[in-house]
Amino acid sequence: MNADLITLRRAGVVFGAVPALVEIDLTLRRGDRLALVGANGSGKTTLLRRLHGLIDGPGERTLHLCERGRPPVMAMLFQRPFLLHLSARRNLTLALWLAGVPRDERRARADAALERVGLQTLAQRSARALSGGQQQRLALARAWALRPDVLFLDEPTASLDPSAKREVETLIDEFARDGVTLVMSTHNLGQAKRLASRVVHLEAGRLVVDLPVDRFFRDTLPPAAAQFLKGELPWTT
Ligand SMILES: Nc1ncnc2c1ncn2[C@@H]1O[C@H](COP(=O)(O)OP(=O)(O)OP(=O)(O)O)[C@@H](O)[C@H]1O
Repeated sequence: MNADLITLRRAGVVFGAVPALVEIDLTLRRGDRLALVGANGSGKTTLLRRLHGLIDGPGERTLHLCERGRPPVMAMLFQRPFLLHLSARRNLTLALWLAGVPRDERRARADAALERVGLQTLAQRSARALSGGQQQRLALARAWALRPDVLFLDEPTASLDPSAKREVETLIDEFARDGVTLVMSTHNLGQAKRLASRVVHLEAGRLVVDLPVDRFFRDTLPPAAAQFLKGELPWTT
């Protein structure tokens, strides 16, 4: 099985006349826990979306085939989950229906996913009536139910209190241990340290650092990345 999942070659994104990503070369490999860091507007979300294929642009994006010649299954988690005014379980069965999962499997997969994130007792509760942390766990359950090879996370804990943040981080860590490849954007370098194996630093749409996590925090980085690290570190808990 190919260890590479997605490759970008000189990939960009342009909004109107404004380049948001410029000539990115990056290969996502199975088992990566890739954190995208950088200042506001540096292109983290845009890179997540370009890797996922939600937006296109100049350059190349290659999806490498997994076993039995299928492309990698991908799921995305946003900072604020988009949930419908339906029960928690129905939000999951609907996502599984959209993904083409046969009717007789949906209920069991939804319930297994709810249990996976500790929400089995709230299966009937309206998703919109759940707390922020529970909603994010439900969104994680929805992603997990799709059995993704790659999970994209866009600042997954940015709007959560510390205890909900810990719960969500624990689940993300467990998913990675189960074999899900992660790509997450984060402003929280502490989170990158806790969850990531590899860190990419973006600056004005360009990839300026791509290092294993221990080297990112140890090596001498290019000046802008070093400055970013210095500025962010007091706020990393
Ligand atoms: N839909 C859009 N239309 C126009 N410009 C956009 C759009 N989305 C992003 N941009 C611009 O692209 C650049 C990169 O934005 P992006 O959201 O990827 O940055 P980011 O690093 O994720 O920022 P933040 O940390 O604030 O979330 C910014 O200049 C932003 O204003």
